[in-house]
Amino acid sequence: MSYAVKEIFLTLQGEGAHAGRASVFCRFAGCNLWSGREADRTDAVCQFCDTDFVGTDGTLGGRYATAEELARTIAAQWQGANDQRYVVLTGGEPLLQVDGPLVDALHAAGFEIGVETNGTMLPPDGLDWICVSPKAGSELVLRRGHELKLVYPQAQALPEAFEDLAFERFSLQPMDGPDVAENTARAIDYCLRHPQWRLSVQTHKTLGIR
Ligand SMILES: C[S@@+](CC[C@H](N)C(=O)[O-])C[C@H]1O[C@@H](n2cnc3c(N)ncnc32)[C@H](O)[C@@H]1O
Ligand SMILES: Nc1nc2[nH]cc(C(=O)O)c2c(=O)[nH]1
Ligand code: SF4
Ligand SMILES: [Mg+2]
Repeated sequence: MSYAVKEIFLTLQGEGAHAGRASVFCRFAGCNLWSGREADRTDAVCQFCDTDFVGTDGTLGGRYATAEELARTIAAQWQGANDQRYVVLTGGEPLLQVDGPLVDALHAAGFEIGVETNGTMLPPDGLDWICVSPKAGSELVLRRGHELKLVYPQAQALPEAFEDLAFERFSLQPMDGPDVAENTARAIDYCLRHPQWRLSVQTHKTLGIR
């Protein structure tokens, strides 16, 4: 199948357990929890999204006909040693498009593969770091993985609902937006009282990188 990609860029992973790690980001177009149009935001399941994932008009965006072609473009962005290649598949919702052939092509190109997903669908086999970020009002289908990264607060998605799931790492990420300062203070307080959870700040935003 072909892949609709919004943008591809080299940056530091800004969030979660791998924050600070050099990564090629591949942002897929489209999401199942929001159309991406501002006019639809208040009717969407996921209403706090900070990302433009509509269309294929970003850096190196486009429709990639094959997994090999997409993997080649991702590999061309990497600037480090070949044995440290790391790619983060995100979106939009990457699991709408990520499939076995893409996993194989990225592994063949020497990449360790991370994915950022809303957890509403099951992934193909072979992903190396699965970060699930549950959204209130959606069904959490993917209930195991490496990292559970909860945007906080969400009134209908309390941390307690996820604390017993089979993840290695539990991250609490303050919801960006008009209340980010208050949300950050509340997340800090929660992590202090519940050390299973680690604070994840969106470092790329304060650093001014993508
Ligand atoms: C844009 S999403 C794309 C991947 C996937 N659709 C998902 O939701 O996990 C990437 C990450 O940003 C987080 N995120 C989105 N909007 C945010 C916001 N306003 N504040 C904090 N994190 C946010 C998501 O929860 C997810 O962990
Ligand atoms: N630097 C950087 N780190 C990120 N971690 C998750 C992101 C995402 O949008 O999925 C993201 C992003 O957009 N930029
Ligand atoms: S699920 Fe992810 S990409 Fe989709 S609207 Fe929510 S945060 Fe944005
Ligand atoms: Mg982002």
